[in-house]
Amino acid sequence: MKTAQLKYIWEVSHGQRGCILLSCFTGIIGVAVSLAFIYASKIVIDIATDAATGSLTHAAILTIALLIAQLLCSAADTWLSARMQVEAGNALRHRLFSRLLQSRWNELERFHTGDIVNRVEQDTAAIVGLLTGTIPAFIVTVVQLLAAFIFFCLLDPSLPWVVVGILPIFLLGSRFYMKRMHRYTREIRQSDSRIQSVIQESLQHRTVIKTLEQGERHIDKLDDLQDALRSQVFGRTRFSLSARTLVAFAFSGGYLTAFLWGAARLSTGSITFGTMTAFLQLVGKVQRPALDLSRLLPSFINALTAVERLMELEELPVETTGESEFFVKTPDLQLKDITFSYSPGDRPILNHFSCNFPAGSCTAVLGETGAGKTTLIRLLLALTTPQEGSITLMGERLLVPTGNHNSSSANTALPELSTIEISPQTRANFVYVPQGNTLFSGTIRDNLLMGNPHATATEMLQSLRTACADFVFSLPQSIDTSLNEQGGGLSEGQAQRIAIARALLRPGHILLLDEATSALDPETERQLIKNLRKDCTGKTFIFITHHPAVAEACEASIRL
Ligand SMILES: Nc1ncnc2c1ncn2[C@@H]1O[C@H](COP(=O)(O)OP(=O)(O)OP(=O)(O)O)[C@@H](O)[C@H]1O
Repeated sequence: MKTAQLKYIWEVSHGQRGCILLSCFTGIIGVAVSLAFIYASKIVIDIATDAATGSLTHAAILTIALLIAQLLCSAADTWLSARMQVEAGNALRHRLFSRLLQSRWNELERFHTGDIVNRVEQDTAAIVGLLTGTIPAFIVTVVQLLAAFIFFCLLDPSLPWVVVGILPIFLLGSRFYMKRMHRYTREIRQSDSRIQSVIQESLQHRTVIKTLEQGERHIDKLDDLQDALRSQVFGRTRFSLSARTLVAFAFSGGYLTAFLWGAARLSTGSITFGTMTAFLQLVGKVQRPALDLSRLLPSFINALTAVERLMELEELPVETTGESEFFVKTPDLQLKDITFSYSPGDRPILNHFSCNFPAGSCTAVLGETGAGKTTLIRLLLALTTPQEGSITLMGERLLVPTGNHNSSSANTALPELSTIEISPQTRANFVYVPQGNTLFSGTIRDNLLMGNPHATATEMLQSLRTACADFVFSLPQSIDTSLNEQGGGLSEGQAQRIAIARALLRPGHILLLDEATSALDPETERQLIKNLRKDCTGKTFIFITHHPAVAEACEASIRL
């Protein structure tokens, strides 16, 4: 196992280490109690067979007390384990989810969302299982084995050395086993991710699949992937079962040897009947944990594979964080000599491109499809960075904490004249309406509040009016109407207008509208642009459009 993986496990165990220790502690107490139970039952038998003297009642009471203690330890362990599972799971998902949302926009594109969801769910569960189940169980089992071994030595010092003799063979075998199981597990987890990706993508695009009449093909695709998964799982199970059967066989042989050895010594009178019973119980105590260990190994390997997969996600570069750089008045926006391509060596989408968007201007960005209009917006929003050139904002700036641009905090900070480069911290200055349907499930109000969590009812009403989305008020539940995924329940044009209203609640002064009116009829589109110009005076508008009517409403245009 690599140090990085161990470090990761150590890191994610933060907050649970106390509980893990407590769980090990109750487990070890449980082992001690169970061994004491064996000893007490030996005394009971020895007294009953007159091999020893003493009170049979006292010995029996001690045995019952130890049995109750064993049950209490087991109950404590179950409670601790359930508590750790939910807490460790929540903490790990929180950590991953924040990391994913903070990662750079283009980095996450390398992964399919189905694969990401699969990792966040399944791999998290595997690591939680390691922390809350496998690690404590491993420690307790090892302690149990050691204790039973010492007890054995006390009863008869000759037999345990057989165990020491086979230990090197066992260690060598387990190394080979770990390597092979790790390969199997990684392949299985990849297949699992692929299956989730197909299901997720197919459900997301179910309308397309239906209309293209490709349902059967997608089901076949899933079946193929599932067949591959099945043969991988069968392969792993075959291998793991053979290894476990070998271990079980070795231990059954051990049990039989111990039994015959004990019987021989009992017949010569060198041990008592009580010692013989204790001896056999002890062999059972060694046999079970040894089999438990062989069962723990696959979950250990599963968790290690999960760690590798989650580390791949966590290693994604994150965006810079810091104080938000907010301009109180509309700033000038300037692009100077920008060259950008998505990957090094690819054809540049923008090549030595320069342009200005003065404060309060209204510009249409035109160009044939694939020309780079959306890319330009991504650069302005610092979702990606140009290889050459600079994008700057110039004007009166406020220094306020990230995400805190409501009017009260804006009033407390002092503005200063400055020119700054575009970065994730300058995003607060932009109001962006992306292409397509970008609504979330929830009510219309929930969607609007995403634009500004502090928006008042009047502000929401105003933004809906500006966006020509008054239709909301004629819905039976008005602004509290529930929407399905991606605004399901609304038409494309209605969803677009709510998305515009949501964006308008943002405090920024530069509006970026990426084909935001593409689904509207010409009359509504004209009215919406008119409203925007009237209600957002002094703001800068950048319309990305293929519609001549939008371009005509702008004072300037840029063709890419
Ligand atoms: N995430 C990406 N990774 C790699 N290349 C991309 C990515 N997004 C877009 N491209 C490429 O960049 C070019 C410009 O794409 P962009 O989306 O900016 O065009 P557009 O002008 O907005 O097109 P449209 O009018 O069709 O929306 C295209 O050739 C496209 O293949």
